[in-house]
Amino acid sequence: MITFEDVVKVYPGGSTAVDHLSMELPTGKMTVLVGPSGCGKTTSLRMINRMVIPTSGRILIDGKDVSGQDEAVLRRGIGYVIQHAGLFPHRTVLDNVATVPLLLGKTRREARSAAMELLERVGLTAEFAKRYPAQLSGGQQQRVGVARALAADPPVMLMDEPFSAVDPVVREGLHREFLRLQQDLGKTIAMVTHDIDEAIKLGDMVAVFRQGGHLAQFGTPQELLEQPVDDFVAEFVGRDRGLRSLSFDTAADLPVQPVGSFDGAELVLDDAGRPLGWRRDGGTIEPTAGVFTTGDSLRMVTDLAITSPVGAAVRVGADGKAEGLVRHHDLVDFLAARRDRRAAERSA
Ligand SMILES: Nc1ncnc2c1ncn2[C@@H]1O[C@H](COP(=O)(O)OP(=O)(O)OP(=O)(O)O)[C@@H](O)[C@H]1O
Repeated sequence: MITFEDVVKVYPGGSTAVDHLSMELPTGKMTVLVGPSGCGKTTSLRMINRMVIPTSGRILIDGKDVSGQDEAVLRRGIGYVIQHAGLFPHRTVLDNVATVPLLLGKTRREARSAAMELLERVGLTAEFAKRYPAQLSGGQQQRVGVARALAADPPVMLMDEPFSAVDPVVREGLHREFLRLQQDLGKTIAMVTHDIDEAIKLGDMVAVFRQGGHLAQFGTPQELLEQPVDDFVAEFVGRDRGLRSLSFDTAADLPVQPVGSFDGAELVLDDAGRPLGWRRDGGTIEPTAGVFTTGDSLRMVTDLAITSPVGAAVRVGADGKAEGLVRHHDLVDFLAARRDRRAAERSA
């Protein structure tokens, strides 16, 4: 766990970059620091590995104050990834990644084989190993940056806008790969971004900062979307937060109506009971029976119900057989009841 205890940073010249910050970043989870430009995210991140020294307050990693630790030892346990990867331009990709294992006392051969393994882990094939950073795309360079940060197998990783220098499509791919990697590795990660969508997607916890280095809210993505503490956070997380919050709940508890006719249309099934589509008045089958399983998100079910020609989504089992229908007005009732239940739980 990384703990900020009433941390203040005032830079020479008088501007307060971080103002009485207290928060706990859980072990093995990813915490994303997000907020508008200049609100103290990078300063907070850099105080963890002592690249910036707090004016007052303490930062502890697993209960140990970082200020009392040898800088070199501290940083060996903390991987650091920055925008544009920050690779050594005159070293090959392989040597960029092998540098850290070499510093840690491995032989050249061991270091290179460890580096090769890491490159594979981040999705780069052997052909990239001999290239120089300039011969890679931005997304590939970022992957090398992540591999290099992982090379010392540090329990903690700091990432400063690691995905912002690449285009949205590449970023999407990097997000997916990174989430998969983190699922395996379970590092304690602090990541900075100015992109709230990225924060909501990647963060187990999200810290929203506001101007002046104040922490506006610290919570799970779902908490931010459903219970923003004030107008600033509500505005920052965006207007469609209600709909987006539905991504975090599955359809497991969503009641279904029996399969049958609905709104003058009939759900047509094949011989095995799998939905083929909707048919009106004995006409042709419209092959748009939007189907979901109990593991899918409420957001997906809502979207299916809205886009269905009859306003209903079809739940199927693992075998593809139709189990029941959810009409969009059932969904509205369900969501209203869920909201009331949660409000009651909060006030209890
Ligand atoms: N070395 C420095 N000396 C003086 N002031 C600084 C220094 N570094 C940052 N600041 C100021 O501290 C405040 C917080 O900066 P910081 O880089 O932590 O913000 P940020 O939220 O990461 O911003 P961005 O999203 O633009 O990177 C800003 O007002 C910035 O101008």
